[in-house]
Amino acid sequence: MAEIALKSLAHSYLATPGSPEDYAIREMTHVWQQGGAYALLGPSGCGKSTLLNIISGLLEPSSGEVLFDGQVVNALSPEHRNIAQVFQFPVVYDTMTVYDNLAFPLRNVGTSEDKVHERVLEVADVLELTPQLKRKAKNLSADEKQKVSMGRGLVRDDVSAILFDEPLTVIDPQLKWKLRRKLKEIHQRFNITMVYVTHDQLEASTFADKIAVMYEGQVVQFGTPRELFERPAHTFVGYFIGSPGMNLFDVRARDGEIVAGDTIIPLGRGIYDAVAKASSNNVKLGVRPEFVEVHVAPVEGGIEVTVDDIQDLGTYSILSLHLGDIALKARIDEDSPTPHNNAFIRFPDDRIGLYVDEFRVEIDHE
Ligand SMILES: Nc1ncnc2c1ncn2[C@@H]1O[C@H](COP(=O)(O)OP(=O)(O)OP(=O)(O)O)[C@@H](O)[C@H]1O
Repeated sequence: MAEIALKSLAHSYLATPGSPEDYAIREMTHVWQQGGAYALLGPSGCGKSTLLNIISGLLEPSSGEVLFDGQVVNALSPEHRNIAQVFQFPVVYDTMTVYDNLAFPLRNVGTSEDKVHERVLEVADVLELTPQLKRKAKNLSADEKQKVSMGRGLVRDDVSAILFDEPLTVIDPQLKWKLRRKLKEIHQRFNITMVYVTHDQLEASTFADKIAVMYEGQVVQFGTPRELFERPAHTFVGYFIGSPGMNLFDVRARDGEIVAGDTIIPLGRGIYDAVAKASSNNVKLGVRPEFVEVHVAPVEGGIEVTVDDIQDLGTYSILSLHLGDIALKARIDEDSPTPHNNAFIRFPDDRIGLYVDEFRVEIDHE
């Protein structure tokens, strides 16, 4: 088991990279602590698999260092890094039984048969594979094969870390939820550093204590699911986390007021000052649909908006609103009054995020 540190790491698949866009991993320094359950979350193409393959040693980074417990491992082969990796699609030996598939990684490192037996039974039990132990892997369903594949990753308790690359892609939705809980249980039981790659926020937050959100080859935020929701450090995190994502719109300071398009947004002095002194023209306010206050009648400080659509989702509704040219979403509980053609909204100061050049800027609320 190990702490995994990435020091000034960068990677480009091009021979002579020039601009930042040429890098699949832009220079980053990041630490995965020993024993943590982490997710690496981001959209397709943001660099998740590249990063995982650099950690496991399948790929050599263009620059920077990978350290396990403080030791540089760049020169070590994947076998010598002692990392278990579970891929998107099952990696099993079809002609072997499930038992022998699970035993393989242990026998490979010369584990005694007593210990092999004990671990295989333990892992089979957790993954509910005991009834299949004697079956040949080729006779299993896709779900079962992937469970065997995961079991092969979990069977050794002496690995530095286990890396999961979208391991539940081929798994039936019903079983997905159950397996995520299982993985969490296994993590708690064995205390192994686990990094779980996914593009699915639900998958990330049910598995991980802390999530690294990746965007264009960078980790733009590393935090708990709650931190990502309440204080997104980057507009991408605001947009990507939450359903629907955060409302983000351009604002500027004009004659002592904050304006969005031509509409004055009534907010506190602290936010105005921060907008007025922003070092760029790229200034956005961010507010989650959950925190938009919706009124059916005029209220002090309320901004009139048009209501385009109401999506009734049972215990809550999502409103699609228009403030001038700006499209917004708001979430209201089932027992709140539902507006019709128009509504009056307010943004609570303490729920507003200010983003300059896409990164969050702290506001001094007075
Ligand atoms: N072998 C390769 N050669 C050249 N470019 C590559 C190679 N592998 C990945 N890339 C590029 O590097 C970037 C990051 O890809 P990567 O596969 O790491 O992203 P990802 O977040 O894992 O995406 P996905 O979820 O689709 O696998 C992408 O622009 C991709 O096209």
